[in-house]
Amino acid sequence: MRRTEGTLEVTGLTAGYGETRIVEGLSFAVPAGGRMALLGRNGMGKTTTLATLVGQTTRHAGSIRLDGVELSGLNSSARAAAGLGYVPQTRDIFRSLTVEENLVTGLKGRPRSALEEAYALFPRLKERRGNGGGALSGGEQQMLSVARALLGRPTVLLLDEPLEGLAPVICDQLMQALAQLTVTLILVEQQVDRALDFAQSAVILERGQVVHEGAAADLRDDHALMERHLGVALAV
Ligand SMILES: Nc1ncnc2c1ncn2[C@@H]1O[C@H](COP(=O)(O)OP(=O)(O)OP(=O)(O)O)[C@@H](O)[C@H]1O
Repeated sequence: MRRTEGTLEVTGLTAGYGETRIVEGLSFAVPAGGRMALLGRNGMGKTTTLATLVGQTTRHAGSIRLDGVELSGLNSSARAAAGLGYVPQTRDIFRSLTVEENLVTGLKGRPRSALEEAYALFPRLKERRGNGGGALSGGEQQMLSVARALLGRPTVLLLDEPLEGLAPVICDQLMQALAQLTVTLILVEQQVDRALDFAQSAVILERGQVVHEGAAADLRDDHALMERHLGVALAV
């Protein structure tokens, strides 16, 4: 079924930390239910871009529209209520709470029965429901962080390097679960091959500016472009 919610349009976005501008004039769009890979070498502004979308940086200019609604004047919680979900690089979980207690904090007023959605997506979390967040493996923490964000029923989910530090087999499991989702997704990822296999479109940032936007498959085939902006060339 084609989704009708979750169209994100970013235009001329300039933001940073206080007076320091890190991203400059960013423009890109993701259709409802689409998946975009946001790529770039270290320090190019990917995390800052996601943090700006959710209202955690200083915005100097530009517009962020979700289904035609302007978000840039709203605070972070209002943006979350409008449909933006965020899984930061730090994995946003409470280490002293159990898995289930962590999930409950993501319910945002929904009935407890909604927890079954999280357990259906990640059966491993059901097995570990009584364990403390701090006792989980890196992969389980990432699953918990994603599941908690999804319980808020976002229409757009922003994921910052979800595969970082995870074993290849766990990366496979996580990507398979993410591929089942119908929400709009923006994926920041250093594993360029996995990101381009997963996404339909790709944006490359260099020093806080968009230097390439196009179909993920086209970028995958353009070895010179990949080499120039990402320093990698993927196997054919
Ligand atoms: N809180 C902050 N205050 C000031 N500058 C910051 C802050 N966070 C990041 N920066 C700077 O912003 C620039 C972009 O960083 P950012 O984390 O957005 O890049 P990135 O592309 O996500 O990199 P990485 O792949 O290493 O996570 C860097 O020069 C960084 O030092």
